[in-house]
Amino acid sequence: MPNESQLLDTGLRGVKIAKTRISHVDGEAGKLVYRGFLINDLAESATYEEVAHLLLHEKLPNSDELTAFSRKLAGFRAIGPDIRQSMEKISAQAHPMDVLQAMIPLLATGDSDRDAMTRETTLSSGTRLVAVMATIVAAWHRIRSGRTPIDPDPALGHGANFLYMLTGRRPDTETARFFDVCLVLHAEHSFNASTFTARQVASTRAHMYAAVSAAIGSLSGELHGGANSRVMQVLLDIGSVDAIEAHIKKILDTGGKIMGLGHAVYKTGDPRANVLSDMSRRLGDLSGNPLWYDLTVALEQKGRAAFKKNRGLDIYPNIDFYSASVYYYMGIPIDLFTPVFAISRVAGWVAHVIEEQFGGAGSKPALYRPSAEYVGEYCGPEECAFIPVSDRK
Ligand SMILES: CC(=O)SCCNC(=O)CCNC(=O)[C@H](O)C(C)(C)COP(=O)(O)OP(=O)(O)OC[C@H]1O[C@@H](n2cnc3c(N)ncnc32)[C@H](O)[C@@H]1OP(=O)(O)O
Ligand SMILES: O=C([O-])CC(=O)C(=O)O
Repeated sequence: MPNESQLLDTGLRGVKIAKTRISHVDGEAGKLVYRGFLINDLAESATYEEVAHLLLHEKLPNSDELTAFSRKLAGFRAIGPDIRQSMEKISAQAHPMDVLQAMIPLLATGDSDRDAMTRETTLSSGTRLVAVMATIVAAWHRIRSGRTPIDPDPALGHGANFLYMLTGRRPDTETARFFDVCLVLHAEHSFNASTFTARQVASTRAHMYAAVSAAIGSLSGELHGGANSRVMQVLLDIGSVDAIEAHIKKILDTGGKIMGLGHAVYKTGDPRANVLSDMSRRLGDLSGNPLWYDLTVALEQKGRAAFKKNRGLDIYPNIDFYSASVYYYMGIPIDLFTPVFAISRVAGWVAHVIEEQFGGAGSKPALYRPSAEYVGEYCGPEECAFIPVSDRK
């Protein structure tokens, strides 16, 4: 047990607070497994639906199970008029992460089982969220652009459906597969900040929707999922390789962060970044405009070299670094990059909420309640005397 004072200001790095059977991040080896399966194998061969089944149902599905699960997702995918009308009332300037987060409690009000809190009803609510969040993001983009939302196509898979509902065009097989691989890579990552948020909310025995909406808020920050859109903004601002050094110098001189580099756990590289780097190169070649890939590579090389010189530390690209140019090549609007992360990660959040509330990994569900060191004031050695407002100076 680490000494309490050693934990202060560590962001709980390296502190194990529960057992999990869902995934393992090996930061030294640069390895990630979802329920025992290597991420590289899943990215190579599995669909998002197979991975979501693996996370939620604890096994890769056989073909009958996959058909049944895909049908269930298709049944949950459409949004109702309540969600649509609510989004129509929101300012077009609203950030899509805020809109996505705001719609989750509305989904809760439409789920009469939300408070039943059995494993079965919790799993059902979670499956619904996995299915419908992509539709909300796509519909919001169309609504804010003054266009009509598009209903999901039951003949398309989860990733292809998102691209179709966003653009109105059914993606070609290669683009659909590229996007599906992105969803597979983002689906789960152990006790990252947003998943910890979801588990923390779930530990109070709040329902699935409360946990997932909190997790969306947590993912939005630029030190977590919000980094992907920041990386793209940096690439656009830089515009050419010549401008990179000045950009990095300015960040490091002012104590800022180079977006998309560094990781709380991976210390030798993030295996997901390698897959996305290859994808970005391929998409750059296919588009005939390799600029965004080339710029990202140059930003990586110069950022790592400058960090090593400044801090004497090695730093590597994380999942948000190359996903930026990948999504940009796919024509996804920049402020949808983090919502796209969320529509995948929801499978991991759901699996963790279920594990938190119903066990299965050998940890006893317990309310998360850490402590803080009080460094505030007293009035001298005693607590302050309460003075009514009318007498206060
Ligand atoms: C899906 C995801 O959430 S992946 C992460 C997405 N976030 C980003 O890309 C934002 C940029 N990166 C970062 O801010 C950090 O790398 C984090 C927050 C992800 C991890 O930070 P830490 O756990 O502190 O990493 P680590 O212990 O290796 O950091 C060592 C030092 O390098 C600094 N550092 C780490 N990454 C960066 C970076 N990209 N730019 C500048 N400084 C950095 C840390 O602040 C820390 O400084 P300190 O010793 O003065 O406190
Ligand atoms: O694990 C983390 O800290 C962040 C991360 O890479 C993820 O959530 O995918």
